[in-house]
Amino acid sequence: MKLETSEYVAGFDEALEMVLHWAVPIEKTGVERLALLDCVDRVLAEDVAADRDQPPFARSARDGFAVRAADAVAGAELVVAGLVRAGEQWGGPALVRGSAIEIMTGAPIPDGADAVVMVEHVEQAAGRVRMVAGRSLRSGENVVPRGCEARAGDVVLRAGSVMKGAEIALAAACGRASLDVFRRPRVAIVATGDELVGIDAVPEPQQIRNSNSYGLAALADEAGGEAVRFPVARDERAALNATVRAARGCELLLLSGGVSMGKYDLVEEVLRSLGAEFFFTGVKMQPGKPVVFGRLPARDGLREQFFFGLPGNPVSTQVTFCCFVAPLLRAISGSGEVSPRFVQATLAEDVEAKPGLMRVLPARLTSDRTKAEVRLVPWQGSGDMAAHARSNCYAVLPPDQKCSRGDVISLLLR
Ligand SMILES: Nc1nc2c(c(=O)[nH]1)N[C@H]1C(S)=C(S)[C@@H](COP(=O)(O)OP(=O)(O)OC[C@H]3O[C@@H](n4cnc5c(N)ncnc54)[C@H](O)[C@@H]3O)O[C@H]1N2
Ligand code: MOO
Repeated sequence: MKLETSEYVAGFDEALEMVLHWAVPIEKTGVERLALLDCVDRVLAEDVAADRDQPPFARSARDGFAVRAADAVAGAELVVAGLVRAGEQWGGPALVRGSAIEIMTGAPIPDGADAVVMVEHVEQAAGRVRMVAGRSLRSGENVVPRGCEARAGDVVLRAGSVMKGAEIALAAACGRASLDVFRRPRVAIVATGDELVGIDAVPEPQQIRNSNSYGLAALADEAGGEAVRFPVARDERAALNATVRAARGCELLLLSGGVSMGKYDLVEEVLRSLGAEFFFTGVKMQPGKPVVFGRLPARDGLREQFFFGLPGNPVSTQVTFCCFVAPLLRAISGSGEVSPRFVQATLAEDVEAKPGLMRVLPARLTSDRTKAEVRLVPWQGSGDMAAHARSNCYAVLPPDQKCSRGDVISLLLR
């Protein structure tokens, strides 16, 4: 018999708030040191400081001539005293009034110069240069001052940063060939259902391939976790109980299926029997209404463990992952940026109101430089993986509101 105690169906925003509440103070899963390029998409576990001023010297931002700005007035001719390339230090005397030093982008500014005039903005003849008519030069123009980006010792990357191209380049510029990153939290993935078979099996007509375990594994890896796929748990108390116990060593537990009203939907009951505390047992949303979020207690030497019971319908599984699991997982992985990313776009069609439920529907965002437009992907409901794969975001449509073509709506990027 299904237990009916302490059911709680949260509003969508409320559910997200509850997840974000728990997504802050989570114990980190340890640190490992990796070679720089093995850190891509990993979460930094240390602060990285500049090892010297950036830039380390006043640098020319243009190919041209280093001058004293006060000398570079219309009509004045300057004598070219020499040339300095990137990687060289000007070895001659400091620049004196009435002279210029040819300079390449990235080269140190010679002493005495305070600006660089671009090569396109001068006329050159017989070792002299002159500003072209109509051009003028300010002191400091085309000069990047020493240390203006960072001073030696300044923290330029904080622990919690996710290492993408920008962060990798900056760490490389600081001379960091290896970094401390957080270990990826292990995410136990347990699909439930008597109808499920492996993806390499030939299913009987009434059987279904277990695609959720693979979809969830991909999403868990993307959100900073390390997926651990468990064998499918049959819709039977003892089997489900044994699999959940086996998965207790992981930092997060994801179950799919078995959370709605069916006679064999046993997930909540089995979790309760293991002492689970539930934060919500449903969310007023479509798809994904039966989603469950809670925590198993620390017991028998095992740490406490957050879990989600995700609805088995494959699109519901992925939508609820994106809304609720991904933020918590990003937090457990140590990331400083955990909230889902909502953006705004213009709706390209009318959409009827739906009472009581926030809809998070597969949609397609198209954009050019000046506008971003979104339309729903026609679908056959929350089992329609083909439609889901034609989407690139979710349209988030508030309950009870008709939305019209031209309205600005929220999207969740996936
Ligand atoms: N009387 C009611 N029935 C249902 C309700 C309800 O409120 N009252 N809610 C519906 C909603 S909404 C959803 S979503 C589903 C969720 O059901 P479960 O989480 O219990 O999932 P199952 O019944 O086990 O499966 C649903 C569907 O998904 C397929 N599935 C399940 N697991 C996988 C997997 N690993 N890979 C691929 N496909 C999977 C399964 O075969 C079913 O077709 O309940 C509604 N019913
Ligand atoms: O809401 Mo269920 O999540 O549609 O099929």
